[in-house]
Amino acid sequence: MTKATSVAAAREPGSRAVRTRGLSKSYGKGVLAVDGLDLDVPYGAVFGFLGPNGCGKTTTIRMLLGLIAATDGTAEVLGEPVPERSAVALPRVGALVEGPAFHPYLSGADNLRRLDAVDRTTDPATAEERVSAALDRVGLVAAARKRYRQYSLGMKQRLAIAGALLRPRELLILDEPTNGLDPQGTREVRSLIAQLAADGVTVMLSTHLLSEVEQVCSHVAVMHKGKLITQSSLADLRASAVPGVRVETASPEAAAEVLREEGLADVAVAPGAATALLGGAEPEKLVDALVRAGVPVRGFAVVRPDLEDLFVSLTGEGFDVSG
Ligand SMILES: Nc1ncnc2c1ncn2[C@@H]1O[C@H](COP(=O)(O)OP(=O)(O)OP(=O)(O)O)[C@@H](O)[C@H]1O
Repeated sequence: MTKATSVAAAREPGSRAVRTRGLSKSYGKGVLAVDGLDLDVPYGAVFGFLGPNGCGKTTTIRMLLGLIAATDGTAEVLGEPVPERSAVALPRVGALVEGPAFHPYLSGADNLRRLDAVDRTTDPATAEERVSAALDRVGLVAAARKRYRQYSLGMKQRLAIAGALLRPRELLILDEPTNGLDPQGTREVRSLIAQLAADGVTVMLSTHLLSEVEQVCSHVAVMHKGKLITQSSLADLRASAVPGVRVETASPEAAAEVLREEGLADVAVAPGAATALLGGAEPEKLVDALVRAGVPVRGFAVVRPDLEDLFVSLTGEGFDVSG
């Protein structure tokens, strides 16, 4: 059992890796970047902190890491109030906010040695073990002696994560970890996140990409204009999606009329189709009613909204689903 999982087993049920209540930050007058945030990151989660650029994700992360002061509210990291007990909590947290400044002409291993040497709390005699373990963790052992400038974008980001893993960590906080990476680098970093989570590390990552949340996260919190719109496990969020029906027909008005008569809500007419929320209605009976009413049905489908539909309905805005 890894250190992280053995610690996890000893935790109180319901305790949180990150917990904030009413956390707020205003930058001078008028800019309320984070507005009354109640965030609950369960231990063991890969927690996607999702929202468009400028919604307050980085500001929140910076407050959790004690890099800036909150203007209101409280925050706990690994059960410790921050910033009051940051000195106890933060050594157990690996963070990637602004990537570390690596030296282009040094190898990956030498860059990590330099980074390790800056940490005065570690024993220099065991530096090599830490550097080797961190390189191993991110799959860069074979490239350890290669110069940093020869690394691909994905390797550079994995080295940055290795830098955050020079000590054993219970929580990793990653701000937009795949931003600016090519598809290969993005895959490398996402698969590394999945491996770290499998080892028992709680991961909180900010992203503006819905696809990233769908691919790597177990939980999601959606931010919009400084406010938390929703947070939940992805499974619960998907289960909460209300299915709809879509009738493809040359007579959408007539189909809509039947759907209304059958008691369906949110009936709408589109070119060549009528849609509605399914509610408790039985699809077989709806098809029967449509046929009996003489509606020429070309297609009939029960549609479960995907996450993008859900978030658009929550925020009233589209999400960047690329990547
Ligand atoms: N130092 C600062 N001074 C004034 N305003 C700031 C400062 N930092 C951030 N802001 C503002 O606060 C709001 C939230 O910014 P923040 O960087 O937290 O958002 P974000 O969701 O992380 O977006 P991004 O991914 O673009 O960084 C934005 O309106 C931003 O312009």
